[in-house]
Amino acid sequence: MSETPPDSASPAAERRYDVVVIGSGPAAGTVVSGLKDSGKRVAAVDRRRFGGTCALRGCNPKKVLLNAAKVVDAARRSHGVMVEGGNTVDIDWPRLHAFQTSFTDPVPPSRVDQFREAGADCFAGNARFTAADTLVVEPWDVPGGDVPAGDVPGGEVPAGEGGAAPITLRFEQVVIATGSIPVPIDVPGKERLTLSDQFLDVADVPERIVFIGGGYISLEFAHALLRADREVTILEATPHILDPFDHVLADRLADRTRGLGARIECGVKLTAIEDAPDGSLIAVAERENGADGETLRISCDAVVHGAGRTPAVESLACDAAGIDCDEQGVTVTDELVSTSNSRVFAAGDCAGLGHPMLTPVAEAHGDAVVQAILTGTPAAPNVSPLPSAAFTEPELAAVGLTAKEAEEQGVAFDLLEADIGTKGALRKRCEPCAGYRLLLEPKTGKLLGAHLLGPDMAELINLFAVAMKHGLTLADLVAVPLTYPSLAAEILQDAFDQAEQSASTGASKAGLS
Ligand SMILES: Cc1cc2nc3c(=O)[nH]c(=O)nc-3n(C[C@H](O)[C@H](O)[C@H](O)COP(=O)(O)OP(=O)(O)OC[C@H]3O[C@@H](n4cnc5c(N)ncnc54)[C@H](O)[C@@H]3O)c2cc1C
Ligand SMILES: NC(=O)c1ccc[n+]([C@@H]2O[C@H](COP(=O)([O-])OP(=O)(O)OC[C@H]3O[C@@H](n4cnc5c(N)ncnc54)[C@H](O)[C@@H]3O)[C@@H](O)[C@H]2O)c1
Repeated sequence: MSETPPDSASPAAERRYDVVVIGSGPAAGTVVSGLKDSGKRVAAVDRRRFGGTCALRGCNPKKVLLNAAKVVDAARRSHGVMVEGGNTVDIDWPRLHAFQTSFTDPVPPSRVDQFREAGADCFAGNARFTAADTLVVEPWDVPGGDVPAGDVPGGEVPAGEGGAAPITLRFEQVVIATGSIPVPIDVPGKERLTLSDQFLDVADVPERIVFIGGGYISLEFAHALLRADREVTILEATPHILDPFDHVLADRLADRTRGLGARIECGVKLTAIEDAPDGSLIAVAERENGADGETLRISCDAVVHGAGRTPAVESLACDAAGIDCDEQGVTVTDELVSTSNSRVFAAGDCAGLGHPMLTPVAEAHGDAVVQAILTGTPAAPNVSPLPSAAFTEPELAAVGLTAKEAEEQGVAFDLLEADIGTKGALRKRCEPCAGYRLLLEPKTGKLLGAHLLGPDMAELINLFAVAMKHGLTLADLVAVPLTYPSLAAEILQDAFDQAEQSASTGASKAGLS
């Protein structure tokens, strides 16, 4: 319904819809596409260029940078072993940035087209609730906020469709799919922080970069920058980088990252960002619980935020619609319905279920909301098993329980693990940093968790996710004649041989830990 006339009984700038979707990222996109041909009058609102974080400021542009790192790393690793000149291969950042924008630039107009083809009206501006069934779309221009000033009104949505003047939308149902924003870091000099959005936006990157946090964003960006020969420091508050992942493999990745030239400090917290006399910056951090509270002062050209994200609900004025929110996001039932306003759903990063903030989760939430709207019967989203990966080079990938989680939950498991960097498939790639850790259910041999470190493991983990989904055992997997030589065949056969051997001898497994 792209041409919804204003309701004649309403003020001129008020429109009525069956469903208003706030956002245009993966969660919103799934909802809008899912409601195509439903006969519902649908509107979508975004305060930034249409497309959302994943396509414009997250997964996809970031992966272009990491693909360059992959190429450079393979060449450098192979230098003098398989090829000559591999050590001279380098990243040309401005060229890489131009390639990256060739993916992002087409997104906003194509997302608007896609929404309109699905029958949705598109509005540019910030959505703010004014009553239980009403919101106003207003220009969004917040200097110093998460959104660069001037991002909206945007060029893609024609004038009169929001952006220029406030417009009121009345709805039967609303889907809040507003994503997340960087968590505030409240230290002196915080205004000097560079956000990941801004970092992906610059045509060239400075020489010395400090990352706050040792999670996904910092490690992935660091792995691209290290292949561009930049000086990288990572300051992580907890004892391990990439804390939700298997700690043994994450620590190996930390060592490999240090081997590439990075300085990684764990157990330290940023306390200030200062100006240096020469115009550069100084990141100041305290070592927590350390020897008499050591202070680190690191000179750099940029301090990049990689300290986590928080649901983007502040500017919605949820109170006005009686929608409960807290630091987890919109308070919802397991079926994504607001606990305090039944015409409201939340989906994606802003839904307060404590699910990981990942694109496949946002899409699964979107699917569940579509089913609820179409059938009138809300159902929980399907987010398990949920594979995830840090797209570093080598990649760290996981699905299911870590050994630590299994121990905490009292789940019994057999652990199969190995360093595979010296074995066939990885040695052929000159990649010594590789390993796996598999958790199996005792007696049945079903997979409880899989943790992989090495090149292309973000692809391979999907095989383990499918196996977990269908309750397959290691024996089921090796019963398939897999391609050879391949990572999958080698890891599965290695693990199977270990399992057989320990079953026959009762011996403990040789491992990484
Ligand atoms: C640097 C980076 C890299 C990432 N890499 C990966 C990856 O490799 N794999 C992965 O699975 N996930 C990755 N993610 C996470 C992934 O991008 C998010 O989980 C996903 O985009 C969430 O989708 P969403 O639809 O919930 O929200 P978003 O994609 O964030 O979309 C929300 C939209 O709502 C809009 N909005 C917010 N408030 C309002 C308002 N009041 N009014 C109107 N509009 C509003 C925003 O402008 C935004 O466009 C990455 C994230 C970042 C930051
Ligand atoms: N490959 C992917 O799937 C991918 C990539 C990027 C982002 N993401 C998503 O985006 C989210 C945000 O990414 P992120 O890397 O910002 O967060 P993160 O949650 O992955 O990591 C944040 C880290 O910062 C640390 N930290 C917090 N405050 C700190 C401080 N003051 N000083 C030092 N360390 C501090 C935390 O201990 C944590 O380890 C991720 O949680 C993930 O959901 C996913």
